[in-house]
Amino acid sequence: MYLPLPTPQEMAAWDKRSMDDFDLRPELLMENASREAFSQIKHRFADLAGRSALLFAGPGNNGGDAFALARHLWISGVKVMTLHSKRLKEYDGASGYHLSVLRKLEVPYAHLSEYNFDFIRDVDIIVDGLLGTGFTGELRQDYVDWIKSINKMGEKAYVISLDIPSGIDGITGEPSPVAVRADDTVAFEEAKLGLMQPEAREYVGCLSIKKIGIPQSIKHDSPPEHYVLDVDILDRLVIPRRTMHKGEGGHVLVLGGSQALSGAAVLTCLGALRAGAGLVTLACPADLARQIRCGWPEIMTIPLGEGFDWRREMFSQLKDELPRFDSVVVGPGMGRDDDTRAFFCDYLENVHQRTLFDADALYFLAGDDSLMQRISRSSEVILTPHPGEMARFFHVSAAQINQERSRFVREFSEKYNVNLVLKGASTLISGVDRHFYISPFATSNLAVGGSGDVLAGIIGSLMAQSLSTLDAASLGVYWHGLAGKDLENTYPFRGNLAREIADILPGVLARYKGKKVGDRVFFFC
Ligand SMILES: NC(=O)C1=CN([C@@H]2O[C@H](COP(=O)(O)OP(=O)(O)OC[C@H]3O[C@@H](n4cnc5c(N)ncnc54)[C@H](O)[C@@H]3O)[C@@H](O)[C@H]2O)[C@@H](O)CC1
Ligand SMILES: [K+]
Repeated sequence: MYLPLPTPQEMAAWDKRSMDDFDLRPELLMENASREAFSQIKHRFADLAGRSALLFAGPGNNGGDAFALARHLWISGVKVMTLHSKRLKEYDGASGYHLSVLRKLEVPYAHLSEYNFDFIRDVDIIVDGLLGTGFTGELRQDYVDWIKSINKMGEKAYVISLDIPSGIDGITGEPSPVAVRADDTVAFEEAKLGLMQPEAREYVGCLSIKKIGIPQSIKHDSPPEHYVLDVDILDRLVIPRRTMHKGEGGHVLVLGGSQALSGAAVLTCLGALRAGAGLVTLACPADLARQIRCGWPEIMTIPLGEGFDWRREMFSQLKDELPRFDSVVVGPGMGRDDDTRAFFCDYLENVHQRTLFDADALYFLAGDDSLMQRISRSSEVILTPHPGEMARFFHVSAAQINQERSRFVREFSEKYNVNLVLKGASTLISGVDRHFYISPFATSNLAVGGSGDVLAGIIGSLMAQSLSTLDAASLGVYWHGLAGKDLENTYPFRGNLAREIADILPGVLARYKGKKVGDRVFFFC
């Protein structure tokens, strides 16, 4: 459901406890790590004998992983050259141990700073063991040069990064300032947080997570703060009983739409219907409701008052009806004028406990902290801002939000303690359980007007189907991401409509639910 995403510090603490409490020696963990990387290479190259490999070994344990891997490749008949970043006698501990075995085997090696890459003609395999989770700050210039050489040679060769592409920050995922562009990254024990950040995407290649023997109890006792959503989250949806009636599918109320933006509310309704809600009702100003009813027979409507505009008094028409709905989505395309705001304020006085706030509802909430106080600490409500909407809560720009997504989400959670979905590539969810969940999907096919409205409908639908709000958000974000990824196959240059995201949801679920992805986090590599 959720795979752990430790920070480098959390991972180092697990490593240390493995040693202190279980006497698991680093040499052994390093051996396991290198075997896993070796099996990934074997997976890529059917016949290794006679191939050539260039291994970059940095000064720490990541370099030690490369030394151990060099041995496995050498024994398999690969022509190996191991390049080390510091003097041989400076290697100690587990790295020193694996280096000493290499030297006894007489595997060729050279100091990186003395090696002339101009002599390299064709190399099949490049191993990036320069820097792992011990990397901090900005790269030293010599590392920048080595990484650039790897990337140049990598245009023709296969590049595998050990644990994390060198140069990627283990928390933010940013290159600092450059990073290795890998075809494969093998993360040891668990993927590190930085690997799942959008900034790291174009460097990581195909990510696999390989266990190296850290005892489960250690991870259980000191769980990380961040997790990535996994495909088995789809198992939260069970095959419906043949004899079910539509009421069991849940009834979603959508409050949204305005003359200029009626499509947003319709897309939310479609998202809710395609995600399996038994009934979806749209409540909006009467003339708008009439228009929508003509085009969309599946959407039930409650025409409020008259005309096209929201008015405060319309709420009295709705108030007594609220309990018959299983969830409410408020905001898509609603508009932002004072009358609409007044309606929204009245809604907040009587808020349905399972409410999703999106779009213009977020605009109102961000502009008035007293409104936020009314829903603060409500464990079943959820807010789904995109970076621009989130920015209004903090009086910063969307770009600033994107630079420090985790920090802003954490601050928001600490202040209001409600469930939150910060949309964008690698959408971030924070739950009232104080954990953070990252979507593994980043796809341009979701970057289309109306995509967020569909997501609001999906999550609202799942909330109406009795999932906890946090599960509804996690499953909804995953399902929506998967649909976007699937559309990438059909429309690699984009051009899909938001309604197509909604339309393919049931088919995507049928195709991917229960699918085995092994140790790969990203489905599509
Ligand atoms: N028990 C363990 O700790 C295990 C660790 N493993 C590997 O070890 C790695 C972590 O090992 P380490 O903690 O030794 O760290 P690293 O191997 O990432 O390297 C740390 C070294 O990099 C240098 N460095 C840091 N920032 C730099 C910068 N900006 N520019 C240039 N040099 C810089 C430091 O001076 C230090 O010498 C993991 O990523 C993983 O690959 C695996 O072998 C499995 C077991
Ligand atoms: K590395």
